[in-house]
Amino acid sequence: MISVSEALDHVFSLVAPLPSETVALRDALGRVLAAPLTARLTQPPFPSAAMDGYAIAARTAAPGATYRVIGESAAGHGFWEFVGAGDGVRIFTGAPLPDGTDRVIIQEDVTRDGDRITLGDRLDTGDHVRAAGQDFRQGDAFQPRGPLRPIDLALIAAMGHGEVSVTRRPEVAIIATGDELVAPGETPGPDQIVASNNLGLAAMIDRAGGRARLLPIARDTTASLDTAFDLARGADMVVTIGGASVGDHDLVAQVAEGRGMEQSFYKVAMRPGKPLMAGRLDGAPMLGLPGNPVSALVCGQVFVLPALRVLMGLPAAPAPRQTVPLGTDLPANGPREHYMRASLQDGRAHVADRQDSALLSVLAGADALVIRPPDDPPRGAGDTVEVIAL
Ligand SMILES: Nc1nc2c(c(=O)[nH]1)N[C@H]1C(S)=C(S)[C@@H](COP(=O)(O)OP(=O)(O)OC[C@H]3O[C@@H](n4cnc5c(N)ncnc54)[C@H](O)[C@@H]3O)O[C@H]1N2
Ligand code: MOO
Repeated sequence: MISVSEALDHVFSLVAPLPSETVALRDALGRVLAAPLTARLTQPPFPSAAMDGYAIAARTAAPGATYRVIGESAAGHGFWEFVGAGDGVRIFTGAPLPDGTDRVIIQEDVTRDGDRITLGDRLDTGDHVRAAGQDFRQGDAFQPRGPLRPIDLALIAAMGHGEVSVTRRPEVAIIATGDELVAPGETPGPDQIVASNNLGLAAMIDRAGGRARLLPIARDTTASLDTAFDLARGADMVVTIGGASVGDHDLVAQVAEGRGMEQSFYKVAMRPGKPLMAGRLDGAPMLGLPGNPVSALVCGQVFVLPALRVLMGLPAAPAPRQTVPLGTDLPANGPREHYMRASLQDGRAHVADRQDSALLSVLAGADALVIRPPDDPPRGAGDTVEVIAL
């Protein structure tokens, strides 16, 4: 059995960023820029007022100074004449500063009488002017570190782009396998259960920026698995769930190999998730996850999402981890890296009592996975551990 980090390296060697496509900025949320963007515009494009008041020449400003108001500059309606030393212009926030002016006196510090204004006694020192290009200049590069966030989209729009080149959204085919499974909403027979982790995995993929192709449940027969693999063709990654272990009905690896799958590993020293398999099938990376609900969803966090991020154009990196103190004592760990379901309360990780990989209710009650390295000695409350936030 290989370690989790060796397995992840193998998975990363199966995936590469997808080609790019151009999309409207409105559709670019969560996508990854294919290349750094360059600002087409300068912001602000002109020196502009940061406050409502009167624009004057700064060198003339003094308590009691008077000016003739010769016009108005509002946002979207500039005043384009030169303003001489004894003159001022009524100005509003966002409006261009007229030529000849370089300071805004806020209206609270001004007394107006007809077209005359007089400055008050206590002027602040601020010029209340936003310099041209103080936010960004034409030609400035912008390369966000992760998928585009709403605030990134706002900046890209301001930079003058209506569309962007992003990595194509990865499509991930998901095949749940098992004669015992029925679709959500169906009534299970006496020896059946509802297929759940495939739905959870699809949602995980969609939320992370991929598009899950959730295929019909495959039965534990070669013919049914073959049909499922046919339906998975063209996907950017294929993920199977279940049928990964050593039982007589665990046929996934056998059928995939019959179709030419090149296996890169089978079995990882992790808990849950031991019978994980990876390889390349029909030119696409394939991950075979164990069927136990928690095993499949933990493998989703630890392997599927990091692989998806590479397809999306992000760097190859394990699931992000944080270090937090334990809220509970833990016995020594066994030889497999253990991903324990825990809840974060008061900044501490409280590990659930029951860690059976079939317990979806425990997983859904958790908001973190505490990572125990192989053969980790006993740990006490207050010791720090690494966690993956769910
Ligand atoms: N003799 C051995 N038995 C098992 C071993 C082993 O090493 N030797 N490994 C165990 C481990 S660890 C795991 S994990 C499981 C994984 O087995 P499979 O991947 O073959 O999974 P299945 O047998 O198909 O299913 C396991 C369990 O999960 C339920 N399941 C399956 N798919 C779904 C789904 N889409 N939604 C909800 N639940 C699902 C299934 O009904 C079973 O209860 O093998 C151990 N056995
Ligand atoms: O390792 Mo299995 O993945 O016990 O649930």
